[in-house]
Amino acid sequence: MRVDLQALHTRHPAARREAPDALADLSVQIQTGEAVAVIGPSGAGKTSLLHALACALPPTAGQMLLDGQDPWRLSERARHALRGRLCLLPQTPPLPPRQRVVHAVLAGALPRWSLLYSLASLFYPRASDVQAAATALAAFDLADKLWERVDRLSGGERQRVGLARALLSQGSLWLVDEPLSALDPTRAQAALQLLVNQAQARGVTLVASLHHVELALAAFPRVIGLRAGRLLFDLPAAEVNDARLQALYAQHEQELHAPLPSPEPDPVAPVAMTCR
Ligand SMILES: Nc1ncnc2c1ncn2[C@@H]1O[C@H](COP(=O)(O)OP(=O)(O)OP(=O)(O)O)[C@@H](O)[C@H]1O
Repeated sequence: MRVDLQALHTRHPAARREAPDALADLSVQIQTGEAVAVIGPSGAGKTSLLHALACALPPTAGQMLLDGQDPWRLSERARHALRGRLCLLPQTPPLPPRQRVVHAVLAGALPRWSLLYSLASLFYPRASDVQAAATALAAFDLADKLWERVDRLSGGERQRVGLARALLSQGSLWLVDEPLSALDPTRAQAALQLLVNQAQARGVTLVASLHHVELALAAFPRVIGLRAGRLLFDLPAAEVNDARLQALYAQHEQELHAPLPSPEPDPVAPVAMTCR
């Protein structure tokens, strides 16, 4: 999917009147099949950009075109159909705790399934769908968790289940919000590279917000730097030098060098207590 932002402004409905726009005067073009990382300090507007692209946050000025169409000029029905071509992966995947992992992953296919098929799949999932979920999980090193309950996974495992959903979706624009916050460094790098490779192989446009700058520069060919809702740079990763990063993270230097979390802890095992 092709993305064209023209002097886009947006703000959150609940924002205080005096608060600045979450995104201001943002002009960016992304071609079909491109992979772009969005970096910037906390509050820069990374999540707001993903929500704007997901048609969840309307522009207050300027314009957004997806494959040449302005979603906000479409009928409700046509906009809904367009949303079905988008895959938004939030930082904390909304996974019902008692759900089985297989169903959590198959949720990635819901936009292309009928209501009846979706309901039937909850009770009698087709062998081919289960196989597709298993393949997606295996790609994220979670093959053995297919029938596990979501609340028995570690935070990092849950985050990888959320990412595996993308592989089931037939969306042509993947919007991934900080996919690495609960992953240890080795898994973070592998998961990110997998997303980039899969998006490229499918001709999907990928936009990912990332806190970890080094990983963003290593995995993505193009990097956008946002600060206070405005575009500070939009460059090939090789041209994002120290000076640009210092300017982007001025007064937020600790975020520039933030380490990834230590290895994922195992889910807490139930504690057996005995009373005498
Ligand atoms: N639900 C909301 N209601 C009101 N204002 C919001 C809301 N969400 C974000 N904002 C404001 O929009 C601006 C951009 O926030 P956003 O969450 O997009 O930044 P971010 O770069 O993703 O930050 P982080 O790295 O901390 O996740 C901030 O000023 C923030 O306070």
